[in-house]
Amino acid sequence: MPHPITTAWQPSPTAADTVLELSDITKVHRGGKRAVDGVTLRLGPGMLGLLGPNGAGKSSLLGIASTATRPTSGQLRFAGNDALAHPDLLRRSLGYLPQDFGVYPNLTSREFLGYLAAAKGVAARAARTRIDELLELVNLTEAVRRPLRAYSGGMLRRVGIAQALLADPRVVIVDEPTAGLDPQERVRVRNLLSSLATDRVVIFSTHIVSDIESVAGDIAIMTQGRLRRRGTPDELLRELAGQVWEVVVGPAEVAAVQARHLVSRQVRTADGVRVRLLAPAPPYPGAVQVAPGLEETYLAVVNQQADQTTWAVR
Ligand SMILES: Nc1ncnc2c1ncn2[C@@H]1O[C@H](COP(=O)(O)OP(=O)(O)OP(=O)(O)O)[C@@H](O)[C@H]1O
Repeated sequence: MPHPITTAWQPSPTAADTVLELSDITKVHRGGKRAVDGVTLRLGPGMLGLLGPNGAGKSSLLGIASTATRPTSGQLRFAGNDALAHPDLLRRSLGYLPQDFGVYPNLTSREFLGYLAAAKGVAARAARTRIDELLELVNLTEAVRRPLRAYSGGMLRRVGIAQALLADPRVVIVDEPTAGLDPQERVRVRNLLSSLATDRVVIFSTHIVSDIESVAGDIAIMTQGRLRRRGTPDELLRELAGQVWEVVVGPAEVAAVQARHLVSRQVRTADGVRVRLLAPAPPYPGAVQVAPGLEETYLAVVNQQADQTTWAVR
C-alpha cells in the first residue's frame, strides 16, 4: 500500500486575482530559530484557514504578511507592488489581529477603538458610526461603557477583531481570533469572518480544526515552519479516503490500539470503547471503514512530519 498522504499538493490555486503574494518566505529569529522555512502562498479574495500546531510558525508568517516584521528572505507583494520596500499601501488596506494583541486598560472599548481609528486616519464622524457598527457585530454593545480592564479574555479578543475591521480593510489577517471565546462567540466570529471573505482576503490562523472547517474553502497546513498542504477541504479529505476505521474494543485493549495506530477519537459505549483510527488497511477483524474528517487529515499531516515516514505509531 503506498503511503496514504503523499499526494501532491498545489502551492497555490490562485491566478490572476492574486491580491497578496508571499514568495519563498523564510524567517530566522534572533537566536537562530528558523520559524518559517520557504513558504509560498498566493491569495485572492476568500478565506484561507491556516492550520498548524503550536510553534508551527503561523504567527511568524502572519507577522511578515502584515508587515509587522520583516522576513529573513523572500518577497511579499500586495496588489502587484513590493510590500517589503513599500509597506504603506498594504498597511492602509490591512486589518490585523496579532496573537498578543494589547489594549489600554483604562479606556472603554469605544474610546480605545476611537483612538485606533484616529491613528489609522479614519475621519472622526465616520469612525463613530463604524465603531458602533463593529461593537454590535462583535456583540459588545452592552459593555461599551466599561473600561477594558474589566473585560474577559474573550471580550478583549472581540475588541481585537473589531479594531482589525476599523478601516474596512481589503486584507484581514487574524491570528487565533477565537482564543478564549465560548462556543457561541466562536460561531459568531467565524460567521463574521466568513461574510467578510466574500470580497476580501481573510487569513484565519488557528490550531483548532473545527474553527475553520465550516468556513474556509481553502486550507493550508503548516508544521515546523513549512507549508505541508494547501487545498480545499474536499481535496484534503480525499487524501485519507479508505484509511479511517472504526472498531469497538474492550477498555483494556485501548492502550494497545493507541500504541499501534494514530487514534483520532475514542468514545465509551455500552459495548466497550468505539475507537476511530488511521490505518492503510483493515487494522482488525470487524473494523468498519468510515469517511475521514478534516481533523484526521490534520492529525495525519502533523504526525507524519513528527515521524517522517508513516502515521502509524510504531
Ligand atoms: N520573536 C521570536 N524570537 C525567537 N523565537 C521566536 C520568536 N517568535 C517565535 N519564535 C519561535 O519560532 C517558532 C514558531 O513560533 P510561532 O509563534 O510563529 O508559531 P505558531 O504556529 O504561531 O505557534 P503558537 O500558536 O504557539 O504561537 C517557535 O519555536 C517559537 O518559539
